[in-house]
Amino acid sequence: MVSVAVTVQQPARSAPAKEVASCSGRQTYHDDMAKVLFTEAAISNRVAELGRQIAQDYHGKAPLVLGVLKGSFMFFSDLVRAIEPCPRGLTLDFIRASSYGSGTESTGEVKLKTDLKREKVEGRHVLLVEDIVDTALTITTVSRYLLEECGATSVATATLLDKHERRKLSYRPEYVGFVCPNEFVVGYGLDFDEEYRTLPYIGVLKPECYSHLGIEAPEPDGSGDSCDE
Ligand SMILES: O=P(O)(O)OC[C@H]1O[C@H](OP(=O)(O)OP(=O)(O)O)[C@H](O)[C@@H]1O
Ligand code: HPA
Repeated sequence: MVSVAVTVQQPARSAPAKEVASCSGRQTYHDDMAKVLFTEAAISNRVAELGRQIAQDYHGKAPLVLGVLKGSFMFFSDLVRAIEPCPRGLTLDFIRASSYGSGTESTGEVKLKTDLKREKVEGRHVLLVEDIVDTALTITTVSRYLLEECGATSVATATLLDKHERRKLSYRPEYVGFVCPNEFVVGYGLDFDEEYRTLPYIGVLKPECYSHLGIEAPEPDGSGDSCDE
């Protein structure tokens, strides 16, 4: 019998309890939706198509499929099962990248956390899996890291959503589920202040759902910074 002792370090002072049901009167995440942009069925069909295409393109290439956490977790798990027939030598790993904090605009600083060793990446064809490419700061940072620091042979990206109107850097993902309108979206892995990730569809929040953080609802269309493309 092996016994394992786990010590959980408590914070010195307990954090204030998070307000529950921040949009008054609404009890579930579904109630906070102003509209659904991409339904569960539409996502499922599109993921199946992308999986088949990726299986063909990576046949014989033993790809490393790398999920960019946290937002990609749901798309990643559906997509890798849809890569059929699965190329031999395909392996999986993850990298953590964050830049949005609790807001709806990128801070401009992409923080990477990874325990990926160079020897796992060197000489490999890497397929990055993202939930969304928006300004493209995140995907550009991760791609450069893999090519320049880890010696990947190639890096391509499969993203469920491409919000190309908001680009700050020029970037064209190889595999795109849907073009996303210029609106802040949640669900299917995507969050606002860590909430809504578990919704099985992609939607837009009611404006009042932003007020508890003291921020205004993001303006759709035309409000993004200009693009350097
Ligand atoms: O193209 P960009 O403007 O860089 O935005 C895209 C990135 O933003 C989100 O990550 P976030 O920083 O919110 O972290 P998360 O994945 O943990 O939600 C999303 O998952 C992408 O990684
Ligand atoms: O529209 C978005 N929603 C959630 N996270 C995001 N990260 C970039 N764009 C978005």
